[in-house]
Amino acid sequence: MVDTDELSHALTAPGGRAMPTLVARFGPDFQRADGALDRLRMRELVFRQPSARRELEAILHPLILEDSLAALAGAQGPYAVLVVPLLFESQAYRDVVDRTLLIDCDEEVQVARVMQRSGLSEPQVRAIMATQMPRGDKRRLADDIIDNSGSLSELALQVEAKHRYYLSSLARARSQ
Ligand SMILES: CC(C)(COP(=O)(O)OP(=O)(O)OC[C@H]1O[C@@H](n2cnc3c(N)ncnc32)[C@H](O)[C@@H]1O)[C@@H](O)C(=O)NCCC(=O)NCCS
Ligand SMILES: Nc1ncnc2c1ncn2[C@@H]1O[C@H](COP(=O)(O)OP(=O)(O)OP(=O)(O)O)[C@@H](O)[C@H]1O
Repeated sequence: MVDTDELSHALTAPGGRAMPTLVARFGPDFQRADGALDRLRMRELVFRQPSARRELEAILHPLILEDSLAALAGAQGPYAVLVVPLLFESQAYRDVVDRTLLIDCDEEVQVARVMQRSGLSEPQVRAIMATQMPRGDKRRLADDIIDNSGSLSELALQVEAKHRYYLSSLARARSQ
């Protein structure tokens, strides 16, 4: 399992590979005393100012892609899962993955969960979601969908079913 969000955090941690470029572009106020990115300050800037978001992405996304490819090259197991929050918005992963799986839920549930996780207000969460591809478009683009509107145990059942489906698809492809 390779999670691009984790890679993004590592790039912006103390001593992270993206920090010199981010400080050069956005200034030392965006770096905390320990050397990490000031995520709160950056979040407030980029979800208010689209040009700043695009500049942040232009610095981080190529590094995230590079680190993803390196991690995938070392991945073990019958198949690898690459977790990409902006998979459908970005063209970069098109040739990297064989199939796409959307973890989906209705927007009201999504807003409530993100508010609970982050402590952000509803308008803040909706402003972030407005920068992302609409749910219906992602549903159309995805090869597979897991419905995560229900409980965590309902989610686990669907994950197991998809895992079995991927394993049997791989076994079928190998025997042909
Ligand atoms: C702006 C940053 C510093 C805010 O960090 P913070 O820890 O406060 O929030 P977090 O990362 O949990 O994101 C908050 C919410 O915004 C969403 N989000 C994050 N980056 C983006 C983006 N570029 N476009 C749209 N939505 C985004 C996340 O899915 C999440 O729901 C951080 O999100 C970031 O570095 N973003 C740019 C890198 C990126 O594109 N990451 C997402 C894919 S790996
Ligand atoms: N089925 C569920 N029941 C209850 N809470 C859930 C369920 N699925 C996810 N959550 C919670 O919702 C929040 C968002 O989930 P998660 O961080 O996995 O989503 P994500 O798609 O990675 O979000 P983002 O792209 O915003 O980082 C987390 O706090 C998680 O614990």
